[in-house]
Amino acid sequence: MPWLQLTLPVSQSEHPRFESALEDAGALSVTLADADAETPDEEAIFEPGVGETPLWQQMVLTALFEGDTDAEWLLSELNTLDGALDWSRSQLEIVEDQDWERAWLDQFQPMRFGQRTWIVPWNHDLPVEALVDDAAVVRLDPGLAFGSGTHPTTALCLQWLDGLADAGQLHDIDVLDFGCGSGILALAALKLGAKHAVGIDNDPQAIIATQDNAERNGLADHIDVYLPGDAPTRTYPVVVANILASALDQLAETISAHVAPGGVLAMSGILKGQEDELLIRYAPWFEGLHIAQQEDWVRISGRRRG
Ligand SMILES: C[S@@+](CC[C@H](N)C(=O)[O-])C[C@H]1O[C@@H](n2cnc3c(N)ncnc32)[C@H](O)[C@@H]1O
Repeated sequence: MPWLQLTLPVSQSEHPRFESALEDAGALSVTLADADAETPDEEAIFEPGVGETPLWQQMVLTALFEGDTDAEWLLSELNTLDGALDWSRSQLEIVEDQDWERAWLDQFQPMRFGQRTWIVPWNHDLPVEALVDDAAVVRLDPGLAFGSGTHPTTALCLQWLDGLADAGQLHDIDVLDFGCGSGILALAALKLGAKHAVGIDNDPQAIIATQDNAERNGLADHIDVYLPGDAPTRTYPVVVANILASALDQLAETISAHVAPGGVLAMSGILKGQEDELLIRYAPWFEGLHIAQQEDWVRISGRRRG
């Protein structure tokens, strides 16, 4: 079934009024995107907090209406509902129906990280190179959670895990994935030889996605997933935390307390320029802090003091 789609640039202060009028006019969905997505900054990334709406300074708003909605009628109705707003910048077009949440899956291709870690979409054939015995292959469907492997922060963490495995430091140990999203890092650690993984996330969609992906990979018995308040208080020899710099700052004591003495931690979700503050923040607990960068993103790793 086709839809009538309206797109329009809006500012942060105006957006609630536009959204309210569109909903009153019968919009079936209203979504927002950063108008300046080419410029990486912390606002332009990742997911909003649970229950929050992303509020960039300038946004592009997209509203979908039933396909038989008359475009002229709609504009007149919107002007009646809130005539003080400038509706003249609206672009209206008929778009064909598609599975909006799944459409991107077509673009999602198998990817290799480090020596032998592979992330392969669940609906994709294994590439020939991943058919070797020591390939660590995660079949993935991120669902509504973050973590497909396409983001540099995920890539940096996967490369780190792959390197740990190469150095024999993942074999038969327990791993914590703080901010597990789709479960991609925890599952990769298991495929690389870890014995057991714990995922923690404050988004219920991430808990579901991680459990689904664990099933998909035959690893459901090797992983436990918790909301933050429910997670066991214990330490791990390997901890990975790909969350925003601000959250890494706030959670420094909690995350550090989860790393066993002599254990290792990798953190990402850090934009270039944010690393110095975090290096200082984590220095009381960690030594040998090391930085790696991919595009505009940074990973910090280090060893917990004994
Ligand atoms: C950037 S995603 C990373 C997902 C996946 N680990 C990866 O590397 O692709 C960050 C995840 O951290 C979760 N998160 C953010 N703040 C958190 C917090 N304070 N406690 C637990 N999880 C949090 C988000 O819900 C999200 O799933």
